Amino acid sequence: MDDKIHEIWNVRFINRIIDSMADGVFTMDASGRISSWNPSMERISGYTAKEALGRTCQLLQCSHCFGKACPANIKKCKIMETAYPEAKECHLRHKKGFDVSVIKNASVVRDDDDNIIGIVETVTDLTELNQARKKAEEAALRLGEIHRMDNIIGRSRAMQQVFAAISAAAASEATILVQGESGTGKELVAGAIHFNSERREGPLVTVNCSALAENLLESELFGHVKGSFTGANRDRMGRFEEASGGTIFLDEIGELSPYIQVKLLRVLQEREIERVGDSRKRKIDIRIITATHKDLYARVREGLFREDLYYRLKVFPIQLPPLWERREDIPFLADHFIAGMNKKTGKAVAGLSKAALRIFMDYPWPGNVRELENAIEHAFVLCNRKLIGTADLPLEIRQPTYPVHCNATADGSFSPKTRRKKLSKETLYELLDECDWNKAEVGRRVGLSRTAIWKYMKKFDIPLQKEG
Ligand SMILES: Nc1ncnc2c1ncn2[C@@H]1O[C@H](COP(=O)(O)OP(=O)(O)OP(=O)(O)O)[C@@H](O)[C@H]1O
Repeated sequence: MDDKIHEIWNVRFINRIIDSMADGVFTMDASGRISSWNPSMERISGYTAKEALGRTCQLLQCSHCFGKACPANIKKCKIMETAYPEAKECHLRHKKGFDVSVIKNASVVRDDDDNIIGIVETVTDLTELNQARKKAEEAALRLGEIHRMDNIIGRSRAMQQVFAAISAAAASEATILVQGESGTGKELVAGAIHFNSERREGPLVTVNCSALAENLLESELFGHVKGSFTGANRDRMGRFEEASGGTIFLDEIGELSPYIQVKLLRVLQEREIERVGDSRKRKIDIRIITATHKDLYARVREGLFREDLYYRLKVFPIQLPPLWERREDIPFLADHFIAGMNKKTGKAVAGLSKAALRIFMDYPWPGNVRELENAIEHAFVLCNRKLIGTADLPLEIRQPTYPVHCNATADGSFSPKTRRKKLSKETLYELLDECDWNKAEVGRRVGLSRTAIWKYMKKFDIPLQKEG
């Protein structure tokens, strides 16, 4: 290819590159007149190339420029005095009159004799970035809102003790171990401690220790250096480092392998970590909150969890009671979730019907508060009256056979086992009223046959037809 053709190719390539750039690019000649204007400049400013060419960059009415003000005469622009590209964050005025947040980058182009022959400016649109920043700020605010103490519902004595423990934990830097069955609110409590502590401005990083295999969890927590294992293509910061200045919440801590238990023990003792494949020690400033639905001490006794780690973790233990042990909280929790769902769906459900509330009070809630929250969500889909009725509730809640709690099982977990629950006379009366005394319908709602309902009615001396 001779030089001429080569030059043409270069120009074409350069033009194509400039035209396809996401950033705006424009050039000005030595007199400050716009001489080129790429498609992204059209998008960012609203001015077409035809409208911009030949004008000065005052067209953009930037909020602040490279000098204090944008001089009409380009020769007086401060950019002429700078030897290197200059970048500034500012607003430009879109053709339609609104401000666009941008980063402007400008540099002077000189010929071989050092005479200025023009200026190149690039303009990066910050709108999307700002929107993402705003969303992240809003999400952080929402997270803080969810974890406000008054969003944790509980009037029972047991929950009052939990609130006192959260306040004390938030005022300290102690390592916290939150224990309780699944769905009792362990993550909620961890968040409340963080957002009420001195570290609230810092990050809250959550890691579920049961979700990853040992080697992946190690790299997730501690990070790694490039080449430390197949697929480690670059250095990566771990979650401990990410939580610096804030709190790390390690959920399902009972699932940790012996190897990671040793590594965690070292973090607790030395407050420093080493990335996988690196021998450099890095100091970390973090607060550690852990949680488990297992009976951790049972796991220690079985030799599955290190005793020294157990004692380091439970410096400040918080035990969350299962819902069936604090039934008095059920109506308040139901009201709380109904209010939340009303807001979310625009419905105006006033509460639970008497019969539905009775079922709520009788049911043992093996899935605890999460199950109650799901039951309300389920009911909202079906409910088209003022009160949530029994028919709106999930089948397993209105069925008389359901799981009931017992204490820790052989594998050290608090898990439910099954027992049959009998229908009470009062519940049966309310159900009959709700179903216009249609026994088949009552049976369907509680998962029993019509004959079984008849038998119950006979046993309770309930007449077969509504009296009066
Ligand atoms: N006391 C409470 N007041 C209001 N909402 C609660 C309460 N306890 C739990 N919740 C809600 O119940 C759901 C489950 O809570 P969370 O995830 O904190 O439970 P968990 O104990 O961490 O469960 P798991 O062990 O399964 O991870 C969440 O939506 C949470 O907001």
